[in-house]
Amino acid sequence: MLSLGRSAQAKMLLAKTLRQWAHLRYNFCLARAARRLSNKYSQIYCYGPLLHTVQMAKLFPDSKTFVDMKLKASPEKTMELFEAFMASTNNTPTNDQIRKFVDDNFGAKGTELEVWTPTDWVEHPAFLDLVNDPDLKQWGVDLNNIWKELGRKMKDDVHKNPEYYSIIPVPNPVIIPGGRFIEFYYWDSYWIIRGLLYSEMRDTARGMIENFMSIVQRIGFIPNGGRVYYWGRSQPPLLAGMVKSYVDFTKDDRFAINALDVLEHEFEYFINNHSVQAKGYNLAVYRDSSKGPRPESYSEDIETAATFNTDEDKENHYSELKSAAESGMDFSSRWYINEEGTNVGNLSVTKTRSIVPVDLNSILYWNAKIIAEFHAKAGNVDKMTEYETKAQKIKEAIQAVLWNEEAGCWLDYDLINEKPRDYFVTSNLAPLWVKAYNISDTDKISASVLNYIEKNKLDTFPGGIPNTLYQTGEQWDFPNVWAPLQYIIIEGLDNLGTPDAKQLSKRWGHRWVKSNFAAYRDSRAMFEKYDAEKFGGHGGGGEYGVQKGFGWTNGVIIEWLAKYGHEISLSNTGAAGPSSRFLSLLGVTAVALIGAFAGHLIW
Ligand SMILES: OC[C@H]1O[C@H](O[C@H]2O[C@H](CO)[C@@H](O)[C@H](O)[C@H]2O)[C@H](O)[C@@H](O)[C@@H]1O
Repeated sequence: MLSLGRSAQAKMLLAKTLRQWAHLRYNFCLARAARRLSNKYSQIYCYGPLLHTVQMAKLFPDSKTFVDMKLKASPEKTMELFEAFMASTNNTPTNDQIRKFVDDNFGAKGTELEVWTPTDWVEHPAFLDLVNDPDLKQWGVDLNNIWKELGRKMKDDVHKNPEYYSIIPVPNPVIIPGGRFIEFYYWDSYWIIRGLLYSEMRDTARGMIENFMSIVQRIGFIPNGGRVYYWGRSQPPLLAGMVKSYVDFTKDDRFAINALDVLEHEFEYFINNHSVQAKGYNLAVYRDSSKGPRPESYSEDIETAATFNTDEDKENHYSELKSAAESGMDFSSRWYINEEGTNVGNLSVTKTRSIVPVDLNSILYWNAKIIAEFHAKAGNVDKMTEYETKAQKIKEAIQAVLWNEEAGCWLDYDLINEKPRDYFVTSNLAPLWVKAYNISDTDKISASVLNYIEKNKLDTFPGGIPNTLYQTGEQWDFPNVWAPLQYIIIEGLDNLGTPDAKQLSKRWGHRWVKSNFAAYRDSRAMFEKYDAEKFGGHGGGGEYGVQKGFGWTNGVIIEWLAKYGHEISLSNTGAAGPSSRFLSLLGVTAVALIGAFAGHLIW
């Protein structure tokens, strides 16, 4: 190690003191901001009699509509008017009276945002030159154009009168997922930001990251999405991954170093608020910290809670549902634990808080690694070592608790029955993506994981890898396929680096691009989720209809057009044929090919 001169040491000490002081100041401001946030808006948009009365009247086909509407008067005045309204109707207003109350006191939803054409949008980003097939190239042009449809900017009034809106004010414009999701979402933004970077829209990408950093500074953590009613839950913590993506693209090390306080704060927030003990190791679970049903799906939650008799049991059920929403996989048999300790059942056996998830712990490992890497860039050797140590501890816990030798893969862990959950879910492969395993075990892990894939027949689905193999009607179950999880698995296999894993990764990557293209060619739309059983088919199920737009889907495709565009041809089947390992599945593949022909394309 280099020996430092006195002035360098003094500089480092000063930098450290400034960082510690900034941390203290943060904590103070954050607590104040969080208190303000929960007091001011909560009685209208988060819980309480007004929310209950309006949402239980089911005035709108989508429960999210009401909580996205603007107030016409201040929250205090609105509450006064509501109390007078309830008194005048003997506390039993009819639906027509409630509708009138809403019409009189709330404006249309989504009026806080205006469509925004990103100022850094370019007509011909370089990734298009990497795409050979003319139809795929034109699709790339179309996708690049869609950024302009998904750009949103907050109107000035939001900054002047934030308490009139449920939107969380942020300084910079954003790219939204689309459809009913008219505000930013936390984990969606990771894939959106990567797509923007490939589209050369660095300012927009940086602006979105800075928004998230400002939210951590104001609220203490990043909520699920850009609305105050998401205040009790986050989503998979990918801010560090976003900053790393930006820095890898731009080589702007200063940006990485300046982000360190916020990244450390977010990491510590997750560790402090989500920790559990499993087999004597510290790991994290998804865990919401608010009371009551989800405001944006209020009557839905009240209905599924009807099977519980006590207020305490109902409250616990709401927490399990909101914790599932924090995972991003709302809802799924992944979170079911029934009396027998299996995943069979329905939403009422959702036990998210008692399941140690492979993905969250892998992402936290990655956060610690990224923070260590950025400290190394800053020359903060002690801090770098501190975060390397934290990362190693998480990795050891993942290996001890979540790796399952018999299954040959990582599995979520059931804290109630103290046993691994041997059910396929895409997130079981998340450690591959962030390399949360001992690199010296690569060959062994590769053989085990490829065997696990074969055992679960994951290569037999023409439309992509389903999120689970159990069909419940919930949107994060079979047969739905989601772009972010395809990305995690396919990039994970690529990272693993063995020839078989790389070959499968490429073939699945090509297939995803072609299947998304088939859906686009047939419907001119990009979807939130797709159908594993149908090449080019979109997904469904859950509590709302399939959405179009769609931020993370477009981000993944743009990145993979850049990655595979030189070698994918829509008229050529040979680009990434199956490995010998998968030839045993030839019979099933033949069925898939017939399906593909029916969809006019061969994957
Ligand atoms: O309103 C129902 C739920 O909607 C959101 O979840 C889904 O969309 C998000 C945006 O694309 C996505 O991040 C999430 O993974 C999807 O399941 C929302 O995030 C949930 O909290 C909400 O209950």
